[in-house]
Amino acid sequence: MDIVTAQEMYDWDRAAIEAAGIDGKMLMESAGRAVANDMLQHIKKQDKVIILIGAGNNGGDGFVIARTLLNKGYEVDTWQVVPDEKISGDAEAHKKIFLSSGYDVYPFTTIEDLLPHLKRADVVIDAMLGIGVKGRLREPYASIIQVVNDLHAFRMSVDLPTGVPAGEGESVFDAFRADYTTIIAAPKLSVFLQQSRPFYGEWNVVEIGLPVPLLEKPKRKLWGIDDVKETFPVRAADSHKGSHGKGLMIGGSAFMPGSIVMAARAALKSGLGLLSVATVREAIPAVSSFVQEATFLNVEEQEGWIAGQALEQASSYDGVLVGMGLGRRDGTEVLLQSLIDSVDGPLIVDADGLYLMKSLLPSLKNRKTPTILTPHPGEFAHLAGVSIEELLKSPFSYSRNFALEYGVHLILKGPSTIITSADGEQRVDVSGNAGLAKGGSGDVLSGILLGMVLQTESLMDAMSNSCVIHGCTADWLTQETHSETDLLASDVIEGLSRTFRTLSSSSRS
Ligand SMILES: NC(=O)C1=CN([C@@H]2O[C@H](COP(=O)(O)OP(=O)(O)OC[C@H]3O[C@@H](n4cnc5c(N)ncnc54)[C@H](OP(=O)(O)O)[C@@H]3O)[C@@H](O)[C@H]2O)[C@@H](O)CC1
Ligand SMILES: Nc1ncnc2c1ncn2[C@@H]1O[C@H](COP(=O)(O)OP(=O)(O)O)[C@@H](O)[C@H]1O
Ligand SMILES: [K+]
Repeated sequence: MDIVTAQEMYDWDRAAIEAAGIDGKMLMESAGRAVANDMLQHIKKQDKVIILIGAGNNGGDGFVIARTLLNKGYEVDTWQVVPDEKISGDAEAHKKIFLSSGYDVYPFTTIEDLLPHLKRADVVIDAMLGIGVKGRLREPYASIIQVVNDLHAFRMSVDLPTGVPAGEGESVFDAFRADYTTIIAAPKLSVFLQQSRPFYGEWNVVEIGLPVPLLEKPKRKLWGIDDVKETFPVRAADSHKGSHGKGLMIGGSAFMPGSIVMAARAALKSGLGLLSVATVREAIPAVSSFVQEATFLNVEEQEGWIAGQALEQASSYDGVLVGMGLGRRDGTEVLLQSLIDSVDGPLIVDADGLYLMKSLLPSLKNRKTPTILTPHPGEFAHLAGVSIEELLKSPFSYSRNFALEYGVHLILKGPSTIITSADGEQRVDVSGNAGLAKGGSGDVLSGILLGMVLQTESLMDAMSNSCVIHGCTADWLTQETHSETDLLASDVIEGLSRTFRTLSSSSRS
């Protein structure tokens, strides 16, 4: 499913009207009806519904929604929160149809006048402003929102909660706090941003009859388990271990052997054919007792940490993952630089490897094979030289600019994980839950990633599938056997069995 900016949505609107000849009023009719039918799943026949109508086309949708609900026998009061002269174009046409159908509109006068009505409502539908909002809310929207957000009524928004910007970059705004939002045609960027996500509540996207072949596709989409099912590699019956990738993992230390254990087990559970683990001698017995299937390379150490010499053998593997438990000692950059220069398959850099990568970024531009960086926001802010707050305001832009500048593939992790390819294409994964907000989750993800990257033809599919497999496994576990409190990263590794069983039974053959 595509993810759009406000401008891209307006371009789609124009394609529908100008290129396909769909009348604007017709589009508004089908949008309003689709939204009303979707919202009905949350409205009971005996509910008292208030719908708030604003000045633009979002308000126009509101007139269609109100008429649809009233025609079906629901009890709906329709309040227009702006003066008549503000209602124009298609919205005005639908207001006329609404009135001519025998329904009434209440004019907003003061907040004191509206308040008693709001207090009696079971459901409040916000059709005030949508993608056309600019800057901080003016009156009367600001006061209405302040009052409505304190009510006990169930709050629903049309397309986006009034006041929430459709795009990135703004972190300070007042907005309608919806329990549920019915999104028109495609989710907007703000659905996935830390500052705006909570205002949407639960959400769903409805189709409104746009002319699909004429719509310019944005280079940005939502990726979910159904996409994974369609792109998951088939394990050929006549394959051998070499067909499924020969991977090397470098990390761990006397103090952090667990991180490499988790990454290694996750990679093997993800179908990797052969795995070698390079770590300090002291950690090998502990790690190997948990990972019997791997072979081991002993690397030079200094006081229990990987010392950082170049690792000649790295070039003989199909792909290399480095970083978990590596430590942040001066000198370890030498190891990273040697990997950048010599690994001729994909090089995945995670955790401490990312911290050390900062001074080496320019040399990534010379790599002939893919580099994949998997930072959480703290690590990415460090790499990009911005504050975490600034980064989280505009994570799509920062990711894209960084990926293009250094020619790297980027997985920016979080509740909405943004995956960006070196040519700027983006995918978003929203699977997973707060049970993953624990040390070790990232190690499991990077293990899955090494496994998938070495077995999947398309690197973008491998990256996005890994994130969804990781998140969906956590979701299934917390729905069926665990809680978000007790879920451990190692439980997620065990849970992969269930996920992969589902995927291999549905994969193409
Ligand atoms: N494919 C599509 O595109 C389709 C779109 N559709 C629907 O249309 C919606 C977009 O409609 P839209 O463009 O009319 O914008 P919308 O959000 O209703 O508001 C514009 C009004 O807001 C006002 N205003 C702005 N900022 C403000 C502020 N801070 N404080 C106060 N007022 C402020 C602004 O006033 P102005 O600044 O111009 O005086 C103007 O009057 C979209 O979300 C979807 O629901 C569907 O019907 C069909 C297909
Ligand atoms: N609240 C959350 N909802 C969904 N996924 C989450 C949440 N918190 C963390 N995750 C996921 O868990 C992983 C955490 O990675 P990271 O921060 O590197 O952890 P660590 O380094 O501690 O192992 C990422 O895949 C991230 O997307
Ligand atoms: K709205």
